[in-house]
Amino acid sequence: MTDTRPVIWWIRRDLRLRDNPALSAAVATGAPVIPLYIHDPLDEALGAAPKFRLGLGLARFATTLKGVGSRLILRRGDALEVLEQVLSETGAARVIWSRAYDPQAISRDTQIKERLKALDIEAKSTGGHLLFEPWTVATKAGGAFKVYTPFWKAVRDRSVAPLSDRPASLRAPAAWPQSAELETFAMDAAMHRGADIVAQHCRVGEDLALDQLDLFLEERAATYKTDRDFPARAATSELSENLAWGEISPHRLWHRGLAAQDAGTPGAEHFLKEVVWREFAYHLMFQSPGILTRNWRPEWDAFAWDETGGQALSRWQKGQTGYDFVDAAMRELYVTGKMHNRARMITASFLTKHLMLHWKLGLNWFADCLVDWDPAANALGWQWVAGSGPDAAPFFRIFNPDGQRDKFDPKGSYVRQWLAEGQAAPPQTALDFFAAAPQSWGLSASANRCEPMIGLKEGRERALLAYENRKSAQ
Ligand SMILES: Cc1cc2nc3c(=O)[nH]c(=O)nc-3n(C[C@H](O)[C@H](O)[C@H](O)COP(=O)(O)OP(=O)(O)OC[C@H]3O[C@@H](n4cnc5c(N)ncnc54)[C@H](O)[C@@H]3O)c2cc1C
Repeated sequence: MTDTRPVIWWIRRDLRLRDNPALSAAVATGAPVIPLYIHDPLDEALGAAPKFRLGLGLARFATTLKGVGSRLILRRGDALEVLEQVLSETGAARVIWSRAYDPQAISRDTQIKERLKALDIEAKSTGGHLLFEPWTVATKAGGAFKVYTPFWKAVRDRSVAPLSDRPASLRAPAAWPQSAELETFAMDAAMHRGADIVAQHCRVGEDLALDQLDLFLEERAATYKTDRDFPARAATSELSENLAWGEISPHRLWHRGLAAQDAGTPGAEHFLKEVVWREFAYHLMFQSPGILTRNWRPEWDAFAWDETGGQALSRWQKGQTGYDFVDAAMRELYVTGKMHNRARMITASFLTKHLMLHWKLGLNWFADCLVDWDPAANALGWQWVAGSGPDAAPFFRIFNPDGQRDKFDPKGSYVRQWLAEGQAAPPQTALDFFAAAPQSWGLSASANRCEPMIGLKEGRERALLAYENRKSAQ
């Protein structure tokens, strides 16, 4: 006989109905399903833009759930306490969720699983956020991968869970538990003047994510490999924000990418490889959680990075370094909550090498500003550029931001899109930066362009000297 006691589907980073193993497992019980989001201390601690974007995603997902006869129940508080309350209010017998892989979430979830089991409640966690569970990929010697290419070779031919369609409807419980109002979580509170501007650049929800994947495969995949490094070209999938909040599954990108590859689309394999960089980032974070907070290569602890930041950090954050490519990128970040991958590399290199500021300062700023913030990809990206990470770019390869501008933005389109100063009729995107920036920054579009904060040769030589000193100290 079917159990009529409801099942709680604890929603975290899986705001989707398709390809969702946690939801499928909940539906498979045959019991009424209670979709529950808990605004717990881990989500309270998110940076301004990720928290804001999560709020947009939750609002959209509440509407999506109505479309299948269900509801999104919202609660705030310690996750275990809330789960216990909702279990007792509803008489639910099971809790199912999709796994997270960062150390704080793992510790929370492990504790919750133990406690629920002790209460005789079935607690089940599923995959769904990743193509391959991090512990299932190992070197021939049984260890963790530290280099991307062997990781790619180890996974590229593995089978990936098939796609599943959205359920036609979700069985509702006889009585719904109470829900908080999303507005009471004030998830936009730290955005100040930027909220409405950033929102215009967000692509929120499963339906739009699926449309975007179609668009990418139809119009961009063929030239992805050659065009993906040019920030003014619409060449990449722009799906990172949807992947971050689980509005689309990596499985869908994988299967559709494989189909495109089989159909002879030139850029498809390269796209699959990028999707696997995300997997590699999670593999590393799971195997070495310290990658989030400290140098992955301990020899970098001896490097003379400035951890205080001060004026130099502030100028970098505000897009006031005096270098066009760096400033355009920092303003793109502030206005859209996103930044092109090439620009992420250049801004990170400028911070960690020319300015010799610690990568953690940059990582934290990105964690505050990115709507696609992902703990694993952000940490790997920063440590890769800084030279302190696994499979990292050598430190002595220092990007020249002007050279990069000439190579990857030869017509200056990207720079014009984001830098208003000096333009007779700046585009709205460039002006929006001044509308979004806090008034306390004291910036004006009609001001003169600032002078470079450090000479490129001087910054490069200082960084290389510090690098030599670090090596000789060992
Ligand atoms: C310093 C730095 C910080 C970064 N921080 C983040 C972050 O917080 N969140 C984030 O999603 N990505 C981050 N990246 C990786 C990358 O810049 C973005 O994933 C990419 O720009 C997203 O654009 P897209 O969706 O159009 O990517 P596409 O080129 O279309 O790639 C498809 C997907 O593959 C994955 N991917 C692509 N490149 C990478 C990469 N280098 N590392 C890991 N996954 C990748 C992403 O999920 C992406 O959506 C960072 C990179 C650097 C250098």
